[in-house]
Amino acid sequence: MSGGGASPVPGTARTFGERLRAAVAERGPLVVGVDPHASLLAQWGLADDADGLRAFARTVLDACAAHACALKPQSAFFERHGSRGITVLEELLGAARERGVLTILDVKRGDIGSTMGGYADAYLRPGAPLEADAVTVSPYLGFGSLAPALELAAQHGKGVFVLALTSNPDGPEVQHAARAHVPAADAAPAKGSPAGSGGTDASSVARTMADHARAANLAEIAQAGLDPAQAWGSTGLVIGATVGEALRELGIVVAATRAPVLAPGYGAQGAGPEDRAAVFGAAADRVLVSLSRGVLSAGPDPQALSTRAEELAAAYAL
Ligand SMILES: O=c1ccn([C@@H]2O[C@H](COP(=O)(O)O)[C@@H](O)[C@H]2O)c(=O)[nH]1
Repeated sequence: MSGGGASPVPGTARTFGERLRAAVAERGPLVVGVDPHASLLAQWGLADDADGLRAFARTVLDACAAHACALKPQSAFFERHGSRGITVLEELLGAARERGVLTILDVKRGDIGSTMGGYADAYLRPGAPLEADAVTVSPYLGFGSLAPALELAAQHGKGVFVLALTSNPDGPEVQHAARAHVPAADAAPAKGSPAGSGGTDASSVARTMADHARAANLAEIAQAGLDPAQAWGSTGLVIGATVGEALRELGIVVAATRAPVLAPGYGAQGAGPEDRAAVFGAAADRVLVSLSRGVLSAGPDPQALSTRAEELAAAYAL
């Protein structure tokens, strides 16, 4: 399996980025979304309640763990069941952790820094009831507001995935918006501006997030003494596989960020295996292929679900 060079030894990597790189090298790029939609529970013959959630989550973990680098529970579908749903989410996160399966909790949190500290504590502190290996975060209050999450993640070998270019068609009205931008001295140049110019240029919100992720990852990689040509950072980006030419149009050089890319949009949202290289180019080896309904629609038979995950992992391998 192509992983962009020498792979870290599973179990010895310390940072989240390196733990994730090891998992991808071992089991491929598939991230299975645990999204217990009411319609899927019905399709699986399960009740739309906490017992139904529990059976659903356990079946997905058992059937898909061997074919996925991580599971991505979608918090919304657990939260809609209130405290009983959250209990099931806790159980799933704990069971995955016991089995050594990485979890990316898709909860898209973002708030002022002091409150962000609370969210970080809830999801990234070892021993927290909802401890995950990584969370999705929304930078709509500014990248700096995410600092408590990035700091706690760094302390404990956890990760964050920052929304940059989401897979939904409404995203561009915010994410493509231009802002006056003074690039960091080492940032990749915006499209049409000279490398290393360091001057003010127009940049999109999405590119600003990519620049921040790049700075965080290069600092982490240097501090950890990792090979900057191979290592993955722990500050990931969420970039939908449905974004078409947007990366090129916005001058976002994903390969330079060293960020793992959580890429939803495959399957039910229309993107396919061909979009891995077409959209992400030189960064395709760092793309995590996130599929929820595309996998889950094969259930509830565990063997059928496992086979679907295995087939998709093969179809999306580079
Ligand atoms: O830009 C984004 C960010 C997150 N998502 C989430 O991914 C899954 C997609 O589910 P599918 O069934 O594979 O379409 C879902 O949990 C979304 O909330 C996204 O789709 N796009």
